[in-house]
Amino acid sequence: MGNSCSNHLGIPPAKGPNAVGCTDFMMDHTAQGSFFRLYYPCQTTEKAERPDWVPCKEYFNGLTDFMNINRTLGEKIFNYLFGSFKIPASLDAPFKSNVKCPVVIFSHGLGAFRTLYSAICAELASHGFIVASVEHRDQSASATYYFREKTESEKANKKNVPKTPGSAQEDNLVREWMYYRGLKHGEREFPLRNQQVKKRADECILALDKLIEINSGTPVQNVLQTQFDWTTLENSMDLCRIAVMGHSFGGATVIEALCKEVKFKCGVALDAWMNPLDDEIFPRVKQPIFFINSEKFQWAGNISRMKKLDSAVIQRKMITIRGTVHQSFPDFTFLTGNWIGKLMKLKGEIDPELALDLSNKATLAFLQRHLGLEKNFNQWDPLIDGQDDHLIQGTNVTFLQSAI
Ligand SMILES: CCN(CC)CCN(C[C@]12C[C@](c3ccc(C(F)(F)F)cc3)(C1)C2)C(=O)Cn1c(SCc2ccc(F)cc2)nc(=O)c2c1C=CC2
Repeated sequence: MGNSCSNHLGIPPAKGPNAVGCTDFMMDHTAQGSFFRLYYPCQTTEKAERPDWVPCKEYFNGLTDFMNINRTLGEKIFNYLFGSFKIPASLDAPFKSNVKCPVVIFSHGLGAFRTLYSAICAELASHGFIVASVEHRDQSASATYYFREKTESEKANKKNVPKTPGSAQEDNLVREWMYYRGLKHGEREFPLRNQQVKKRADECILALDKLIEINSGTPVQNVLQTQFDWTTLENSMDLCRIAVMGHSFGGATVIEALCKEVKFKCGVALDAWMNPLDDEIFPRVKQPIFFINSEKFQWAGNISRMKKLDSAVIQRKMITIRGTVHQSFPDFTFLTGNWIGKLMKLKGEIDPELALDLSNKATLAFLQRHLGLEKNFNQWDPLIDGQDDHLIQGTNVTFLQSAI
């Protein structure tokens, strides 16, 4: 019997009618520029390769730092456990849609980075969305990179090794890595996280502005050498149908981004972590919000912050998926066997694919309702109100009378 446990693991393929393409975009060499992974409906091409789930080892280094585990040990474990996984999408496949696509900007959680939510982003793309999964440079990502010019000595001591194809533009550039910044000893959390959530929202807005520019047909620079033809995205996006979505810290980023940018017509916050937000912005958010929570992560203080966004006139919905944990939303939940996954809190009691399927369908129904899509996602409307055996309407968190 072959090593069966290794081949059933992997990020589940998207379920929608479109094949999914995936490519990377970095607007300029600086840490202030926009950096995101794009998922989009593509032409079916069997020859296309699948992108690596974790693009380079520095991301695993960052993850070990974030998890406070020894780097050499951690890097080996992560490489061994997760080094070979591919994303269920075709790298740089030609864009294909004969209709304008609605747009979603996705914001990752603390210690994550742009590639770790591919099951969610690819699923949306398979249903006709263009999804930009932002990589934040606020030092909340486990790792991210940008570029700097080579110094004279670096240029000099570079033996004239043959150039690798397509790296021409990066030739006199060196990757500069930015790793996760933990709290310093005695540092108060709120000021840092509040500053970060504001930068994260600005990065979501900048990513949207770049997509709008690309959609207009203006030639846009991509400093990454990819085989994707960005001009094919001219006039591909429905700029009246734009949403913002995110997990945990990325859920807080959803609220901040909605407050700052009215182009975002609604938001979907997956297991939002509300700490980084100023309460005073809540009355200023005017768009519909959908809170999709795990059963284990939430607590009274966090839920009561979400409830401050309740409104009689703006649709605010909340559901909780039974048997889920915080990590039921990122891709890791699919990438280990059951007992390791439960041990490392990457899996809850519920089957991970069922959990994410419920989350994705409820998301699609909410997006159809508030972006005015003419699809059949309204078939999943009951999920928005928690009408399913595996869902709870609202929250499972109990409120002690005094805590209210
Ligand atoms: C001890 C470290 N300590 C750091 C402050 C707490 C670490 N932690 C719990 C973790 C992330 C965990 C994780 C990842 C990945 C494996 C792996 F083995 F599968 F790789 C295992 C175990 C470790 C579960 C969280 O921070 C939870 N969390 C997250 S987790 C987002 C994430 C991060 C890395 C990923 F690879 C995938 C997803 N995003 C947030 O926005 C917020 C929180 C908490 C509040 C706000």
